[in-house]
Amino acid sequence: MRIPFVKMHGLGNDFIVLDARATPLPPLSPPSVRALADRNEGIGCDQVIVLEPDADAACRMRIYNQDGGEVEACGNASRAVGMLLGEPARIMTNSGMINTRPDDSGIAVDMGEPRFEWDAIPLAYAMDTLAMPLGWEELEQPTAVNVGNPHVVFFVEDNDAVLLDQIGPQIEHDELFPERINVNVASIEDRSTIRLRVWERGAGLTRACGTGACATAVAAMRRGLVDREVTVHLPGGPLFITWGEDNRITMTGPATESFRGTFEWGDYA
Ligand SMILES: N[C@@H](CCC[C@H](N)C(=O)O)C(=O)O
Repeated sequence: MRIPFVKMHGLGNDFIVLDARATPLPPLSPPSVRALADRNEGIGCDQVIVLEPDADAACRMRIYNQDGGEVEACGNASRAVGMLLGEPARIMTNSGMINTRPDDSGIAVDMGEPRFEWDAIPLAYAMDTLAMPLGWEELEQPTAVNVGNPHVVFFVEDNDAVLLDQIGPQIEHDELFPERINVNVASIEDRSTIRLRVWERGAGLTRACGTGACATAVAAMRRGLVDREVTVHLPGGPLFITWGEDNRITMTGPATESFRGTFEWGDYA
C-alpha cells in the first residue's frame, strides 16, 4: 500500500504530514515513526503529523516526536497544517482546540492560554524566583510553562554560549519531569526582542520550536522583561508572539511546503 505524504517545515522545524481524513491509516507504532523520521534511512523529520477527521474541527492533528512518542502540541506544525487547510480553521489537538488563519506574514495561530504550573513539577520549582536545586551548570531560576506541552525556560546573558546539546538532554530526562520536558534557553535583546534556542523533548536541537517561542515569550512577559508583543529569533528565523489581555497567546510566522511523495507502508510498518 502506497501512502502519500507532504514534507513541510516551519522555520526549519520539519514534518512529514500524513492525511488520514478521508482514508484511515493503519496505527502508527513508535518504531514506524522512528523509521519514517530517520534522516539517513527514512524520509527524515523532527515530527510526524497525522491528520484525522474530527466532528468539531477541520481535522484532528496528532503529533509524534522523532523518538516515536505522541505529544500534545506543536506550534510550527500548527502553522504548516493551517497552511495546508488554507482557510481560517479550527484544529483539534491532544491539548485542545486551536485556531489558525492566513496572515500577511504567514499563518497566525491562537495557541490558547498558558499555565505556569502543572502536576509534573512541584509548584515550588515553578516559581520563577527560586533556583532549581540541581547542578545544571549556569542555568538557574527557571520558569515552568505549559502551552499545551511542557516547557522550562531559562534566561541567560548569552544563549549561544550554553552547551544545549549537553545540558538539554540532562534536563529533559531529569526525574523532576516524569513526562520529560522541552528546554528553552533565551536571551533578552530589548523589550520587544528575544533570542531563543530549544532542546526539544523527543527531537533534540531543532531550528525552531513554536511552542517554545510562546512559552519563552510569556515567561519573559510575566517577569516584566519584555512587552506583550515580541519577536522571538530562533536559529531558523523569527516568530511574532503576542499575549493578549484575554490571556491568549497568538503566534504568527511562516510555513513552507518542501515536497510531496509517497512511501510503501510495508517498509515502515
Ligand atoms: N516543534 C514543536 C514542538 C514539538 C513537540 C515537542 N517536542 C514536545 O515533545 O512537546 C513546536 O514547534 O512547537
